[in-house]
Amino acid sequence: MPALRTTALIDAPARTVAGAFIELASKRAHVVSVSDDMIAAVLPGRPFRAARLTGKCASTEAGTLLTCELSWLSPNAFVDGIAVRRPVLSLLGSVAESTRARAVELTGAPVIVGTAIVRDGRILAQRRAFPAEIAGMWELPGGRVEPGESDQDAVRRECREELGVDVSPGEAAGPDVVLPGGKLLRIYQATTDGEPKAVEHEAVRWLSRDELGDVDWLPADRILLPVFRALVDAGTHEGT
Ligand SMILES: Nc1nc2c([nH]c(=O)n2[C@H]2C[C@H](O)[C@@H](COP(=O)(O)OP(=O)(O)OP(=O)(O)O)O2)c(=O)[nH]1
Repeated sequence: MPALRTTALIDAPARTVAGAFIELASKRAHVVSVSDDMIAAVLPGRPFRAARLTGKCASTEAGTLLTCELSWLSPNAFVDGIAVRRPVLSLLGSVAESTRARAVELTGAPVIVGTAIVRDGRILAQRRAFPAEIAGMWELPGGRVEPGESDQDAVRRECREELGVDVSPGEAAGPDVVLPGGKLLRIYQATTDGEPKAVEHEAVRWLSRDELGDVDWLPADRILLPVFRALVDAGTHEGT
């Protein structure tokens, strides 16, 4: 499978660069279809099937190193790799530049914290009671970081308000997910000795790895399901 990649150094945290890339790759699907057109224009009549666009982020002292890769299926990898090199690299350059601009724009955007509490191989989710548009859908406990408050303080406050328990926040997990309106959903791991209850929500539920797909998650949380799965797996292994 031929693949071409490009890199860019971006002055924004890796989790925000990852969030900007996910937004670009999912909402602006034309980025990938432009590459279809480009490849088709260069290779008329070839039965190629494009295209997989992936992005990887690594934190370095100089900033976040973003690697964008486009791979596609081709009957003649070597010839196609040469023929489409220029248009594909130009496409990847524009993806990297759009990601950079969006990540810089999003740095410092208001943050909604979500709290991943994992216990005995299960993650705690809650069902929203309001507003009407999203009532009945599932999310992680959390809410808006208030001015002057740290993300961790917001995790402690929201969990006390929503679940009636004290939690100890840990590391952030996964990418920032861009919410409609440009706020960022950022997940933190946390532990608690208390028994969480639904104070402001309709219900709380501990979901095992296999049950993660059973509930109607908010769209942003759906993007994060692989992260929730990894956290449940890590929690399961810790406890064994
Ligand atoms: N808490 C939380 N909010 C989420 C998640 N996923 C997601 O899209 N959201 C959205 C839903 C809401 O539009 C927004 C958070 O609103 P909220 O009502 O919980 O926040 P809040 O407690 O600070 O309330 P408010 O005073 O700002 O209305 O983020 C999630 O996993 N947890």
